[in-house]
Amino acid sequence: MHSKEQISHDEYQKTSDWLMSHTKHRPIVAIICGSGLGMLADTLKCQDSFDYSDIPGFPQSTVQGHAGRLVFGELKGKSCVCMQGRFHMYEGHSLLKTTFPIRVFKLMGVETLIVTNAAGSLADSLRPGDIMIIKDHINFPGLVGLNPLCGPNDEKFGPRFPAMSGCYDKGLRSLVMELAKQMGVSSLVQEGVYAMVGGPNFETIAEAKLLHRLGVDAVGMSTAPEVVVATHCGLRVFGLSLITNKVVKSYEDSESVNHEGVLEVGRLRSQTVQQLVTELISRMEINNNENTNNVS
Ligand SMILES: O=P(O)(O)O[C@H]1O[C@H](CO)[C@@H](O)[C@H]1O
Ligand SMILES: Nc1nc2[nH]cnc2c(=O)[nH]1
Repeated sequence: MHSKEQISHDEYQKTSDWLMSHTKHRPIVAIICGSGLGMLADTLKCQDSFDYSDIPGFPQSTVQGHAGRLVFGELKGKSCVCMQGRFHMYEGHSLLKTTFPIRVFKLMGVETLIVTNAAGSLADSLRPGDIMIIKDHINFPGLVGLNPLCGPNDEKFGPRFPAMSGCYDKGLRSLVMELAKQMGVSSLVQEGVYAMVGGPNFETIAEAKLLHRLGVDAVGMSTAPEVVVATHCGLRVFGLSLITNKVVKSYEDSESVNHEGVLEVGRLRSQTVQQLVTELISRMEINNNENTNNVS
């Protein structure tokens, strides 16, 4: 990212302070809903919700299937905040704006980030409707310098050169595998590698073949920048992709993907994704049960 844009620590703090003064909740878990997965917020009890347009400093959602609302609430005794709608680079947001909420969450006292997305599968073993636990990612925009951490480093958030080798928490990944077994849905769930591409167009066949050869299991247009920023500031991360379509890899194949189809699979699998995320939040250990951030 070669833009001169910077967001000061104060700006993140102002948004965090505004939110903390408008809700009684003190979230320790943040959830980002992928395309068509906005219903993840429905399970939160005692909700306080805010349209992004009312939150100082927040960008706006422009994509169908991303409502643009921040919902606070309780889930299984844990205080959570849920983004019903994320920001994508292809919408024209800078990567700093795309990832703005993550640092706000950190300042609010969040410890764990759960990212979800809709993705196309490259792996033959992943069918539409399957759930892929993200074990690692390839951040294609990041590899060529489109990285939200480019620019001056704010040491208050994290180091100049953060490690990314363990960015998807191993303990949470095994916990969700175990939960999937207990829920009787383990045939739908497997681990894999997610790749972020810039979008907004879906892949050409040559691009799909390339991604497949590189070992990518599922591809989408989000998530990696959020995870990079979350890892930089010390959040624990769990990620899952709902496989909404197969990426066409053959010139003989006449199928093609569209966003409505992506949203439809989200609706069909919403309950299973919701149950897995609810159980994960219920069962995950947390470091600091007492989020004592003061209301300012
Ligand atoms: O990654 P999420 O936001 O779930 O959305 C995915 O679905 C959209 C394409 O249908 C793209 O935005 C892609 O990234
Ligand atoms: N790039 C990309 N993003 C997606 N999001 C949902 N499906 C897809 C896909 O096939 N490709």
